[in-house]
Amino acid sequence: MPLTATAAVRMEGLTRRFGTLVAVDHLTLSVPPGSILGLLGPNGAGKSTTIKMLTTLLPPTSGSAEVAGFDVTRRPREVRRRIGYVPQVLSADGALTGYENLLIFAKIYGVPASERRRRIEEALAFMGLAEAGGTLVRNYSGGMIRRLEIAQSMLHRPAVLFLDEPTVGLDPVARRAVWEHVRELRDRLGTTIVMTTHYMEEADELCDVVAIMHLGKVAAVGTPGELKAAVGPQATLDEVFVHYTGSSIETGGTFRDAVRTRRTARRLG
Ligand SMILES: Nc1ncnc2c1ncn2[C@@H]1O[C@H](COP(=O)(O)OP(=O)(O)OP(=O)(O)O)[C@@H](O)[C@H]1O
Repeated sequence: MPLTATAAVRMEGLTRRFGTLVAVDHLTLSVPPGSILGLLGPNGAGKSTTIKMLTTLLPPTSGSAEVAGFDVTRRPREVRRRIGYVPQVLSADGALTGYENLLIFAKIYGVPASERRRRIEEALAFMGLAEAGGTLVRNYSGGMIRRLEIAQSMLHRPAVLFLDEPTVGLDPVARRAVWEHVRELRDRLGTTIVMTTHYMEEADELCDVVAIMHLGKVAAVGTPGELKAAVGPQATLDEVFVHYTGSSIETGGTFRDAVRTRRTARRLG
């Protein structure tokens, strides 16, 4: 159910340590319902750790977070029931068709048997995969797999959807198709979306609000327009990033992308 009066996601001093490393350092952020928040930062900035805490996969060391109105530490089951999550590494089963992949998730999410076919067909159509439902996923492109996974994560109509680097390793055309479908999900169903990215263009084009993360902290937060205007009349989001963090986001990204893409290709055969 879409939330109206309250924030869909609220973080208050949210912190996670691994030994002496502070991976996420006192994050305080609030996401209005029906908006797309982008956590933007290079590898190691703390984006995935933040998502893991918000999706109840990892307990915070201190601070608190609420998702869809429930505290992630005290009411994790209530949170899980109301969220969808698409992890960074592609996880669809290449040996099954798109439809079969969705069927597994429909069962896991407890979609009633009488509704499964309709919900699955609707989700496939929503993500532009109506024609591909009967095809083995190992024959899908990377962009199609990503869209299938998003379809999978929305079968139970989550209030908040978490996407961890949704277009990593995709070519520009496939990336754009994912953006279009994510936007549609928000526009038509009112889903609140929290996503991580280290692509400037993605943050700029898709996100309503961008939080620039650097070494576990939020260095700046605002709409892409506000962030750019604060740095200079002609500033790009790249320049905004350098301005607030003192370094370029591109550093170190490319090799990791290649490894991830290759790992995915191997998994799907
Ligand atoms: N389970 C863990 N144990 C120890 N250190 C960890 C663990 N998970 C993450 N870290 C460290 O926490 C920091 C933040 O990692 P995180 O994965 O959240 O960054 P990120 O911004 O999502 O980058 P990436 O895109 O590489 O996932 C990194 O220094 C990482 O090495």
